[in-house]
Amino acid sequence: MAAVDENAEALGVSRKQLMESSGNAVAREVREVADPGASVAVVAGRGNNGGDAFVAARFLADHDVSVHLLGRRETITTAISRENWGALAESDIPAEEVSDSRALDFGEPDVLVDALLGTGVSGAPREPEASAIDAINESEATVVSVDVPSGMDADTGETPGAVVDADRVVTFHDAKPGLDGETVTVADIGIPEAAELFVGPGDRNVLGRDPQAHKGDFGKVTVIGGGPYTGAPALSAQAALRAGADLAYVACPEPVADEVQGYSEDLIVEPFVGTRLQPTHVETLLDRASERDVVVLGPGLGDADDTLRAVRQFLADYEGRAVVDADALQVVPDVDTEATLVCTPHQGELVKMGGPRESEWRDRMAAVESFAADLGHTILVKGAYDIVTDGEATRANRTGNPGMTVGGTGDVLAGATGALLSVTEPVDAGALAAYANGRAGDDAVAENGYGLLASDLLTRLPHALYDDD
Ligand SMILES: NC(=O)C1=CN([C@@H]2O[C@H](COP(=O)(O)OP(=O)(O)OC[C@H]3O[C@@H](n4cnc5c(N)ncnc54)[C@H](O)[C@@H]3O)[C@@H](O)[C@H]2O)[C@@H](O)CC1
Ligand SMILES: [K+]
Repeated sequence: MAAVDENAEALGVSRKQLMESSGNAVAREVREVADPGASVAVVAGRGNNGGDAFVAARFLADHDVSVHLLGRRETITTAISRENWGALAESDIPAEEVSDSRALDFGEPDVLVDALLGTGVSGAPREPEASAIDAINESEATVVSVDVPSGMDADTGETPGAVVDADRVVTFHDAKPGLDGETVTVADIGIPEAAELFVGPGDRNVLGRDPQAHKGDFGKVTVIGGGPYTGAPALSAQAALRAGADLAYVACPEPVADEVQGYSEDLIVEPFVGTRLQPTHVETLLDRASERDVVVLGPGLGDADDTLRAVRQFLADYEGRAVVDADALQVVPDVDTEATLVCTPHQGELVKMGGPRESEWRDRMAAVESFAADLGHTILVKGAYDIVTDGEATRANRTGNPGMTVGGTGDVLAGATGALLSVTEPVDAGALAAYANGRAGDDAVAENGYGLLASDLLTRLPHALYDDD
């Protein structure tokens, strides 16, 4: 929800607007259960759940409303909620701060609005909230809970401690689990569909960095590539580093090893004999891969018969995480593997894999989703709108521009996906890599115009993935 929220903000719908809509929805619900003039007591906590209720109070001028904040105004946790508390002070609505739940006296109202705890709760309610919940439950009033009955975990529906016994719940945007017996209203609060459908800056929240981290915690990525092409594996491995991986290795044929190393001293090159990947290399590569977090298989490998045979053997015995790109993709549909794969085809490669041809992007989303479900792997289809799906969760990405049709941008994407796959789940890795790759391309074009090189994306990846703006 926090990610969707941030994406909405980036699309021009601010957090404050969402709170206004939420509060308005709560007020509408109260008007349904209580006629004008009825008494309404709002019991609010210090988070945004309480903030929603401060807004609701402003929309209930026809009712006899009082607001009871459990805590002092200085302890309200968010700026927006504090501003809405401030707005109450400018109205003639009686609003009191109560630090001790024993001092909480809301009388015998017709309606109680429960806004103590929402999706921000963790664990069983502590004091003074727990006693306040008991007090609400002892009241004869009709209880309207904001978002979830206070004390209920919004993700699981579990109630590890005291929980409000609600008559009605006004929940926002999406239904929540664990609600039955109450009358539930799912209120549309104006979050644009695009905030959920398209990858946005909020999705980056899964990429935390622990200050205590050690070298290697953010991924060791091996790119198996090169042969006919040398730039591709070097771009992928450098992209893995720029996307946050700690170590990037390139396993490539001996004759191209110097060239690959020549692109960057940051890469650890592990050559194998011969001019291209062959079945005899597979055992050693599997050994090394078992010490790494993710393998990126494909960039620059070519499609010689014995190379594709080697790819097939590798995947059949590999049990870790891998990004499969370029010529290696055609092997995936007929290989039986325990590995967790993120496949990164463009439209033509997808068709070669037996995937759908739909051209309209929404139709393609649905078709690729069911293809991924059949395949049993995550797919990231590159295009004007990238589609990322594991057969259940499906996202689209619309960063990027026509300048990115230049060679090598797919290698950068595969490497970035590899880095992110070592720290997040497959769909998130694909979605974020597509977003960052496209944004890096947009930044490059904004600075220099068209004529960008794939290598221009590399230094722009960190900003696209990790900067706040
Ligand atoms: N997109 C969104 O995320 C939206 C959220 N909205 C509202 O914002 C709410 C979430 O707000 P917040 O994240 O501020 O969180 P909450 O308002 O749910 O509660 C956070 C407060 O409770 C405290 N707390 C946490 N666990 C506790 C426990 N076990 N015992 C006692 N206190 C505890 C925290 O320290 C914090 O002060 C939602 O439920 C909803 O009502 C709405 O404004 C609409 C949009
Ligand atoms: K609540």
